[in-house]
Order: sequence, then structure tokens, then C-alpha cells
Amino acid sequence: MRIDVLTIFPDYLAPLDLSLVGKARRSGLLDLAVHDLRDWTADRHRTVDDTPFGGGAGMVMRPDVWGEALDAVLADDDAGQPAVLLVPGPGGEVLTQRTAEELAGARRLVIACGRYEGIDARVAEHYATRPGVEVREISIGDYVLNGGEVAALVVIEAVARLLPGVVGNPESLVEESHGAAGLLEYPVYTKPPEWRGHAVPEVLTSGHHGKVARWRRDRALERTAARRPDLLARLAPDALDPADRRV
Ligand SMILES: COC(=O)COc1cccc(COC(=O)c2cn[nH]c2)c1
Repeated sequence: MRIDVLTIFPDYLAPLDLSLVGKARRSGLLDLAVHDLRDWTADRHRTVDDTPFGGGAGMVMRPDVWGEALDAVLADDDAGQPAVLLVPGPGGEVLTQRTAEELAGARRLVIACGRYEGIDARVAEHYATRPGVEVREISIGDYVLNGGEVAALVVIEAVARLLPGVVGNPESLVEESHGAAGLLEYPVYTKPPEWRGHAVPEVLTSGHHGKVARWRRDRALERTAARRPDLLARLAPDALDPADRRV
């Protein structure tokens, strides 16, 4: 997968050199480039914003600069791969694990990080008509950030870890929260068996794998019912077996 990020704060994306995503880049599993939007300005001050039509506080990011940048990045392509143009913003579809799975199937992601009051609306409008480009505004939650960079980091991590070979043991992608089971994760424990008077649940040291699996499923169901009943409601009817009804 290729990911291009466009931002006026490239350093904000430095964490993508670290850990699993950094490793995936170095091993060639993920081709990720961060671009400074100001490289496509034409004036001495490298201006990317201007005052909003209709008045109001703050500034809006100019369409002409974004157009030059996005044309250049989209054109830099080996075989005309279709691209998903992601615009992180509070008004977007909320990112879920399902969205991450969808995006992990794309050949290219181009992420346009907005700042100020946002990017001139004509940019998304224009690229939505571009053949081979799908525009998606993505929200990482119902709150407002100062720019799209943090949201870009979240999207990239959620997507990159689903790419084959990025996470050591793909098994771990199944059981975690919001994984294939669609439930929250069960509680986990490690040594020592007793810590500050807190013992590890006995079943986990019983060596009885069937009981351990049942206990974990019960805890995941309990947690999901208590903290995220909305997820339970969304589960496919056949996702719960008769033994689950006990919880
Ligand atoms: C068309 O979209 C845009 O212009 C986006 O522009 C902006 C402007 C300011 C801030 C942001 C950052 O996104 C969020 O605040 C956000 C994302 N998820 N939850 C909150 C983006």
C-alpha cells in the first residue's frame, strides 16, 4: 500500500518512523511519504490560507495550493492506481474498525490534513469528480482538533496494522477489541500470579484451554454489555451461541 500525507506540519507525522509502522516502511510493506503543502505555494511567504468568503473568524485553506499539491501527488503513480483521498475532519464519517478494514484494502491513500477552519470545500468537490479518486471525509471522534495530522496518525496506524506482515502474529488481530468477534477485549494477566494482594483468576492457570476460552468469552461479553451495549446490538444474530446467553 502507498500512503501520501499532505500537511503544513510534516514533523507532526514523525512518529510514523517508529515501531510497527516504521518497520513496515523500512521493510517495504508500506510505502509512505509525507509532503509539505507549502512546497506547492508560489509566493514568497508560502501562503496556504486566506480569509473566508461570507466573513467569520479564522482562515480557510486555499483551493489553488491544494489543487497543485494533490494533482502532483496523484500524478506520481506507477500504474494509475485508484486512490482514496481522505480528509480528516469533524464532519466526516466516524472511523470504525470496519472503516479501517475497508481502507486497508485500498491500493493508495492520499491524506489531506486541514488546518485553520478547514480546506476550501471546492477541493473535495473537484476531486470527487476525478476518475480513479474516491473522496472520504473521516472523523476520529466527536471533538475538534486543531488540524488533521493527529487524525491522520490514527487512521494510518489503524490501517497499517491490518496489512499482511505488519503485525507479528495475525492471530492477535482477531481477539482484540473490535476485532472479528466484534466484542471488547477480555482482561489480560501476566506474571507474577499474585501482585499486591491481587491474584490472577484461577481458571487462567488451570491449563484447561476450553475453560479458559469460555471464561474469556464470558468476560468479553460482560464488558461489552456493560460498556458498549451498542456493539452487542450490532452483532450478527449468529455471532452469539446458546452458551453465551448465560452472561
Ligand atoms: C473538509 O474537511 C476539512 O476541511 C478538515 O479541516 C479541518 C480543520 C480543522 C481541524 C481538522 C481536524 O480534524 C478534526 O478536528 C477531527 C477529525 N476527527 N475528529 C475531529 C480538520
